[in-house]
Amino acid sequence: MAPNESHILAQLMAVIEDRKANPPEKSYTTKLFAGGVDKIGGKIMEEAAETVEAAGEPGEEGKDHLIYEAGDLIYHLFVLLCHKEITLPEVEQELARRFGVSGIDEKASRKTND
Ligand SMILES: N=c1c2ncn([C@@H]3O[C@H](COP(=O)(O)OP(=O)(O)OP(=O)(O)O)[C@@H](O)[C@H]3O)c2ncn1[C@@H]1O[C@H](COP(=O)(O)O)[C@@H](O)[C@H]1O
Repeated sequence: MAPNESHILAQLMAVIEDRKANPPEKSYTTKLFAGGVDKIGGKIMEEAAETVEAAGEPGEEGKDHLIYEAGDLIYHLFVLLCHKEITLPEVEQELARRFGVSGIDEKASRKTND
């Protein structure tokens, strides 16, 4: 199936879930699953550092590099979520719950409740 840019996150997660259910031998995702939280988490840390590093690079080239690294980071985060049997709708639900709530107000409410 051809990718649809407006649904690519859901399509990517569907491929990752399929790799987990039907693991092909020749698959990077399969290798990540086999390494568990240690392997996948290690890659997330690596890709997060590369993303932040790219954000410090100037110009169009820096922007392109940041987009590239963000793609790597999102892919590896999705593999970790799938490994822990968390679905994209569950994360979307959490984001929807927070939608419209200022992070500053949310932090202040946590301090009041302490
Ligand atoms: N979106 C991605 C994706 N983004 C990044 N990567 C891989 O993530 C790795 C990034 O890590 P590095 O840059 O450190 O490269 P590396 O040195 O090869 O990695 P390591 O061996 O050190 O783990 C590379 O191997 C990339 O190819 C991805 N691999 C797969 N996908 C998606 O997952 C689908 C299934 O992939 P397979 O499971 O491999 O068939 C693909 O069709 C894509 O849609």
